Amino acid sequence: MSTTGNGTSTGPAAVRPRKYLVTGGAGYVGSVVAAHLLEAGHAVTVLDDLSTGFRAGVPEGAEFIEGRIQEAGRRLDSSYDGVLHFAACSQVGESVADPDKYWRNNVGGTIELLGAMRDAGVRRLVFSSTAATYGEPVSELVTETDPTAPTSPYGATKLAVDHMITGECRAHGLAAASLRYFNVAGAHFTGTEPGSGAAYGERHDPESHLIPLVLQVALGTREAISVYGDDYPTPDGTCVRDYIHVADLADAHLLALDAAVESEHLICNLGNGNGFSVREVIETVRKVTGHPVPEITAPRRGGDPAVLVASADRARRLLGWTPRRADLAEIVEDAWAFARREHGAAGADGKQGGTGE
Ligand SMILES: NC(=O)c1ccc[n+]([C@@H]2O[C@H](COP(=O)([O-])OP(=O)(O)OC[C@H]3O[C@@H](n4cnc5c(N)ncnc54)[C@H](O)[C@@H]3O)[C@@H](O)[C@H]2O)c1
Ligand SMILES: O=c1ccn([C@@H]2O[C@H](COP(=O)(O)OP(=O)(O)O[C@H]3O[C@H](CO)[C@@H](O)[C@H](O)[C@H]3O)[C@@H](O)[C@H]2O)c(=O)[nH]1
Repeated sequence: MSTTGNGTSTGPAAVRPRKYLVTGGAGYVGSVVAAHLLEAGHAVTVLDDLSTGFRAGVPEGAEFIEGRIQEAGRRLDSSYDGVLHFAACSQVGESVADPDKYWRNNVGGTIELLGAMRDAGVRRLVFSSTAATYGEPVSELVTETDPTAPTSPYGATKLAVDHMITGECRAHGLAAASLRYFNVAGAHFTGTEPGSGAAYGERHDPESHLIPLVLQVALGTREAISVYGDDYPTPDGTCVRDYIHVADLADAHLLALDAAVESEHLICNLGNGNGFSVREVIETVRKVTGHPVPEITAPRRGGDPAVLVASADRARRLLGWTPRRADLAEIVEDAWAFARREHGAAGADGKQGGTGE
């Protein structure tokens, strides 16, 4: 909805339908953003090798190409208006054990993708960067000008790609935005009622993220949640993170596509600026699900900073972004609705997947 200077609404702004390539669009965040692009009237092609994604996660209405970003040269042509690049290996622990896999896929794959975009004359890019590029934070609220000192190969590969994109913008006029997500959670439903319509959410296998793991306890598929360390210098001793609803994240991607300017690389944090401890998250899951959720205190997990909370002032200012689902309970409610639908679907046909429609 656009608004005139005196605050009078002038109705929805006319949006020219565009055509986008979404790499990694069968995965969690990519599928939600692809669904938002389709809902906004754009044409979407998903390029995904299904290494961690699911065919059923690709939204209806999107063209699907099963393939690797390393072969993007065979897929891209000048009919595309831009690329949203989610495809990556993204497990911090795995990256420590197998860094080579991360450099090859995340950096090697993106070199090929950037070359393919240049050859095809596709000059607009939005890239999934991460809070992991910062490493141990030096500020209470992390800003984009803070030092970047990743503590894992995963974060290092994402930072390397950010640097590559900056070079591509300067040398070849690419218009690009890197969005540094903090902790993504929640799910997106296409229906008009809460939790209705097609559903796009998190189903990593194996799952490593806190909220879906706690929800597995509430579903009865996991006995207890391990709390990785309760001796951190935080109010309750457990790590504090900034949880952002995946649908708010998707809104920022659509805004970033429009905000990107030729030859410039915009880098923006995406978070709510509110920190919640691991124990606060577990307590919220108890309230939302009504399940007692037993917890076990476990040793610290290597590489976890005590506190990681975003300043997203830049995204608010430069993208005009306003998160609309900042309440942790609302984020957990949507993740819970998705988890129950997935669990029901898996129970019914014995396998995971599907949009749960
Ligand atoms: N989920 C989070 O909390 C989070 C936080 C910060 C950044 N990110 C970044 O956001 C992006 C999406 O994360 P996600 O949680 O949706 O992960 P995901 O694993 O669900 O999705 C990644 C997708 O990329 C595909 N893929 C991987 N390598 C590919 C290749 N070479 N060619 C084609 N497809 C390939 C996978 O099959 C998968 O569908 C990633 O780049 C990740 O690093 C995620
Ligand atoms: O079973 C579990 C799982 C997690 N945690 C803790 O919960 C917090 C959140 O962990 P997790 O959900 O795994 O997210 P992060 O490790 O914070 O990493 C996510 O958020 C980062 C940005 O903040 C991104 O860079 C990463 O890609 C993304 O995985 C951390 O303190 C973990 O130690 C537990 O205590 N028990």
